[in-house]
Amino acid sequence: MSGGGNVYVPYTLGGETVAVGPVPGHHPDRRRLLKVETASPARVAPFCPHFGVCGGCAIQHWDAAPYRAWKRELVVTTLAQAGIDCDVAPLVDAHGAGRRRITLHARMGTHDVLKVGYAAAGSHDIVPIDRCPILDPQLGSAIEAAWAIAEPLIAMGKPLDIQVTATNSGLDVDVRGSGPVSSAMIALLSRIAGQHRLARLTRHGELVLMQTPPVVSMGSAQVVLPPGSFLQATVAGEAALAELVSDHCRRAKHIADLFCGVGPFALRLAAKSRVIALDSDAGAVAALQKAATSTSGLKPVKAEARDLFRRPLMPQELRDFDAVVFDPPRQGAQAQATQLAASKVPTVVAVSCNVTTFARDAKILINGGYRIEGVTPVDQFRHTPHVELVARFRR
Ligand SMILES: C[S@@+](CC[C@H](N)C(=O)[O-])C[C@H]1O[C@@H](n2cnc3c(N)ncnc32)[C@H](O)[C@@H]1O
Repeated sequence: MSGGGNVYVPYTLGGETVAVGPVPGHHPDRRRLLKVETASPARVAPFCPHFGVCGGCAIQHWDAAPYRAWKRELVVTTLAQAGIDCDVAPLVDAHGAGRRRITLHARMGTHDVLKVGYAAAGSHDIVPIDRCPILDPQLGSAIEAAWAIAEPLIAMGKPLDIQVTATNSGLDVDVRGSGPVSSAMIALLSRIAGQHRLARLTRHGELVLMQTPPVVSMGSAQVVLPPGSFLQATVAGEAALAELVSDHCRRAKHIADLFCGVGPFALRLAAKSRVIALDSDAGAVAALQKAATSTSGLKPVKAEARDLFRRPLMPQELRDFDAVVFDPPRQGAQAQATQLAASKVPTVVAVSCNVTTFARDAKILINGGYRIEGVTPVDQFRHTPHVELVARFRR
């Protein structure tokens, strides 16, 4: 760059010599790759024909070993910058069979040509998708089903988001964005759902057709998914996070699972311990409670809706627990960490999908007298910079 300074160029690797061009409409420090003049020995051929155009994957051009080392280092560096001194375990690969949930976007393109796919890299354009090699094979027919659903609905003139989840009983599809539709349209969507053998089709969470309840297994329990509630991205990711959580809580008899979602931790922890599970998503906690109640052999589970940003569990409410697990959304759990820091809970287990907010919340716990006993990074979003982690704190 003339005048010196850094420029940021996606799809390049350390040590490469590349030709770059400007990115229209972006700051001059953003450049796009035109040509790799001298490739890194760690460069590999991407396996997806949409790579580089589709915004879904940022990294398919890097050998597995340096990619894994870099991903673990993201955690090490962020914690060190926050002044947190702790062991970071090797990265756990949790891609497994691939992603079990996708959200495809449908838009009418120029000349009234329907596009169904992912957002393009660095823009709001849609890259039409006919395949996605990072998906769990159980999502195999998801893209075809999304195109079939978008075809009639796009005539309503609104962009659509089509979320498809692979469940034990088939595909669960929730469509958002079409606005009110006629009963003839509902009948047509029901026919499409039947033809594509969907377990369930909903619009904004409202039922269009259910052929069989969409069920996922969590420990020995079977959870009927509420439309749109959170679910870990891969089966292997959920299993890896839950195994670490269970291991960290193995001596606890009474556990609070905060930001519990539909219960991947609570329903496994309940094999040995009494569990209170809290989340702001009322549909998720109802599904968790129902799954717990209809599973034999579990210790008592009590699931309730509660906004933990506004009403975190207070130190006197935390008194009864031997362990507290918290797994907040990306913004972290500052209010809850502050109350935990003032509590006497002996074991706190943090699960996080954002190292920066985790570091902030971890500092609150450490300043409140907890020791951090190690962090395990978990990679369920392979081909992206996203990384999850599980950490244990003791006092
Ligand atoms: C990263 S997910 C984790 C869910 C669950 N532990 C799992 O592994 O599937 C974060 C959860 O936080 C919940 N959540 C978001 N904001 C919240 C709030 N203010 N209070 C309580 N729960 C909240 C979401 O509904 C979601 O279930």
